[in-house]
Amino acid sequence: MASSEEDGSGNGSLEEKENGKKRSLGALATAWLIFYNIAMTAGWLVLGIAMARFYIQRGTHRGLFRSVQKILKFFQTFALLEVVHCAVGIVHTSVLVTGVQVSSRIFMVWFIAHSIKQIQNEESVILFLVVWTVTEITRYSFYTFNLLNHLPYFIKWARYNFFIILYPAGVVGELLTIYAALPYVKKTGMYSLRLPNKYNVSFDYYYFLIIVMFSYIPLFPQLYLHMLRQRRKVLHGEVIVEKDD
Ligand SMILES: CCCCCCCCCCCCC[C@@H](O)CC(=O)SCCNC(=O)CCNC(=O)[C@H](O)C(C)(C)COP(=O)(O)OP(=O)(O)OC[C@H]1O[C@@H](n2cnc3c(N)ncnc32)[C@H](O)[C@@H]1OP(=O)(O)O
Repeated sequence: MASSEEDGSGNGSLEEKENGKKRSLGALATAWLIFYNIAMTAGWLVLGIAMARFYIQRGTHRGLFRSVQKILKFFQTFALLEVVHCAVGIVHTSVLVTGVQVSSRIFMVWFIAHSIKQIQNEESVILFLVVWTVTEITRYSFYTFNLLNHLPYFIKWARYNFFIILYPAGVVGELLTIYAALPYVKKTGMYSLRLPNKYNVSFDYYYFLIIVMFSYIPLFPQLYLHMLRQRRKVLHGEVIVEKDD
């Protein structure tokens, strides 16, 4: 298989810098990241296969979330380590960008899909599940092959092109799911705190969800633009100076 180094797309001096960066990462950190990325690729692959098998055997998406939720919860929660990787500096990317991405996913898994059983069979849940799965198989295999210095060009291409469609599709799936959850949250008053209470504070999960939905408007474009910048850097060799967090 052609690697990025072999496909002629590389730039000599840039490549030397990249190799230097990998060397300076340290053997232990590199070994850990290889293990982590292989485990995550395998986890999302298992999830993808489980979803495909479920759909082929049952011919419906109803019950799919319930059947794959354990694998999803485990591997999506494990992704919290990505924020740790950035914070300790073994991965050169923004803690803020990674934090927003990971926390929004954790929120969708635990505080929406897990907590509100009535929405688990919504088509929008399947939409974001499929989109996340394709994204993560591509992304983690990209990191793994990259760390091993044998990156097939089609994986690099997929990593920096699929998101153009998948990111908005995932956002649509997530927003429609939160929207579907609103009536249940309003009816049950779940996770809400009404006055009077001994803490003398009130919290309304229903309005919190509406705020979360609106927060996609400023936050999502920043993640998307970040990925477009990464795309220009990696696929077209543009040198981009990013501001620190
Ligand atoms: C509490 C309530 C919270 C509510 C919040 C509401 C927020 C709402 C807005 C959020 C919307 C999110 C929607 C989203 O969930 C929808 C989807 O995800 S749909 C699926 C499509 N998504 C994607 O394609 C994006 C996937 N995500 C990412 O790519 C990353 O998470 C992101 C942080 C966005 C970008 O990644 P990164 O900055 O790391 O870019 P690169 O991949 O190019 O990597 C940069 C360098 O870091 C090295 N790296 C990164 N991770 C690793 C790793 N695990 N192992 C090894 N190396 C790693 C990478 O190699 C690069 O290094 P270098 O530049 O040196 O080559």
